[in-house]
Formats: sequence, C-alpha cells, structure tokens
Amino acid sequence: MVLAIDIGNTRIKAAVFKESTLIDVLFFDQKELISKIDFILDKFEKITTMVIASVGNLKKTDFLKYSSKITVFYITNKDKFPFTNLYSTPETLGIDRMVLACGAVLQFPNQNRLVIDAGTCITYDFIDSNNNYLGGAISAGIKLRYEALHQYTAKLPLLSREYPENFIGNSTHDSIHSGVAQGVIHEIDGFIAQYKEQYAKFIIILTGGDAEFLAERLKNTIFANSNFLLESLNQTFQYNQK
Ligand SMILES: Nc1ncnc2c1ncn2[C@@H]1O[C@H](COP(=O)(O)OP(=O)(O)OP(=O)(O)O)[C@@H](O)[C@H]1O
Ligand SMILES: CC(C)(CO)[C@@H](O)C(=O)NCCC(=O)O
Ligand SMILES: [K+]
Repeated sequence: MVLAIDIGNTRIKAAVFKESTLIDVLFFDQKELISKIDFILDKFEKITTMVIASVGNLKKTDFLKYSSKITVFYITNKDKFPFTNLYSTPETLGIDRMVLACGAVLQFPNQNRLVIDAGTCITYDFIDSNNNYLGGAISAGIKLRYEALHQYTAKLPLLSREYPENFIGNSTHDSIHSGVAQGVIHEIDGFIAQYKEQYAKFIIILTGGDAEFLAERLKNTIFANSNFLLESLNQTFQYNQK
C-alpha cells in the first residue's frame, strides 16, 4: 500500500492507496504532521511506501525518520514524467503542477488537457495531445482573495466563501461575495474560452479545495475530482517504478 502526501500552502492532504484504489483521505496542518503519519502507519500496517510532493515548507529531510521502515519517495522536478516540459524555467515549476500534469497524461491519454487546481492559488496547466507541457497561469485562490480584501483595506470585513444570490451585490457582504466568488467563476470561464480559441477540443480537470464549490457553477463540462492531485501522486510513483 502507498501513503500519498500533498503538502500545500494551506493544508496537508494524505491518502492511502491499495494499488490504484483510494482507501482513505485525511486533511491536517503542519504541526500535526508526525502524529498523523504515525497514526496512519499504525492503522495501515501494509503501507510500504510514502510518496510526497511539497510546495510548502516541508523538505525531504523532514521525512528522514521514516526511511528506515518504509520507502520514502520525495518527488522532485528531476524525477521521470510522461511529458516534455516546455516551461522556459522548468526548475521553478511547482512540483504540484508537474504531478497534476503527470496524472492528466496518464489518465487521459492522446488528448489535450487543461488542469485547474483551485487551492490557495488557482493554477492552470495545459498539456497537449502530443504530451507537451506548455505552462498555464497562477492566480490567487478564493480564500486568499477574501483575506487580501480584508487585510489590505481599513473597512472590508473578513468573510468566508459564499456564492451571492445576485451578481449585483447590494450590500458590502454581497459585493465582496460577488467580487470573489463570481470573479473566480468568470476568470475560469474566461480562461477556458481563451484556450478554446486555440484548441478545438480538450478535457478539463478541476481539483483543489474549492473544486466542488466551483464545479456546479461553471459553464463548461468539466471533470471535477478533489482527490486528483493525491491520485496523481500515486500514479507518478507507479510511473517512476517502471
Ligand atoms: N477546511 C478547509 N480549510 C482550508 N481551506 C478550505 C477548507 N475547505 C475548503 N477550503 C478551500 O480550499 C482552498 C484551499 O485549497 P487547498 O486546501 O487545496 O489548498 P492548499 O492546501 O494550499 O493546497 P495547494 O497549495 O495545493 O493549493 C481555499 O480557497 C478554501 O476556500
Ligand atoms: C503556484 C503554487 C503555489 C501552487 O500550489 C506552486 O505550484 C508553486 O509554488 N509554483 C512555483 C512557481 C511555478 O509553478 O511556476
Ligand atoms: K493550487
């Protein structure tokens, strides 16, 4: 069994896989890392491998203590990926984006793919049908937008994610919700429209902490899967084993 760990900028997500089947998912923060991993390893004694992708503060050395018991595969840009990386600064490309691209190529072969990860940041990644990774975009995620509006103004309250009833916000609260929630929807729909001008057909994969919230409100047909990064971690590991 494989324990996949996604270390994001806000939360840590972990999943247990029996071959390609996802058995359990856990979310926690950095200070709980060791206790949660110990708990999972106790509960699932058949875990032989830990696969980690970190865009957060944790490094390979933070997982050293496990390497005497199980295989620790800490994914870096130097590992094997099933696409040609055409990013002009491949060494600075986020490892989460590389893992997402890997999952997209392996799960959706021979087609153009757009991966949208709505997490702390919203990332867009495009991999064409010839398995060229082209790049994409990075913008601020939903929670970050709410926080920024509050933090960098004197009068705006800190609100949490809510979809406004009307796009014309007629109160401070509704104006903020319209600006953030509707704003992100328009951004995503707009990006998709722009990709459509260049590529007639592509599959759209939506993931991240805001995937479910966004999925039902987008115009386009998308494949929404909150666990896509965790599944892609497991696949990146399997791919590197071959
Ligand atoms: N319990 C939660 N805690 C934090 N964010 C949540 C929660 N539930 C939903 N979200 C939403 O998820 C988004 C953060 O996504 P996610 O948890 O995937 O980010 P992350 O851990 O920083 O990962 P990444 O760095 O890969 O984006 C926020 O914009 C927030 O609106
Ligand atoms: C954009 C984030 C923060 C998204 O998690 C991460 O992928 C990252 O730190 N990327 C590095 C910059 C880049 O991808 O070009
Ligand atoms: K993200």
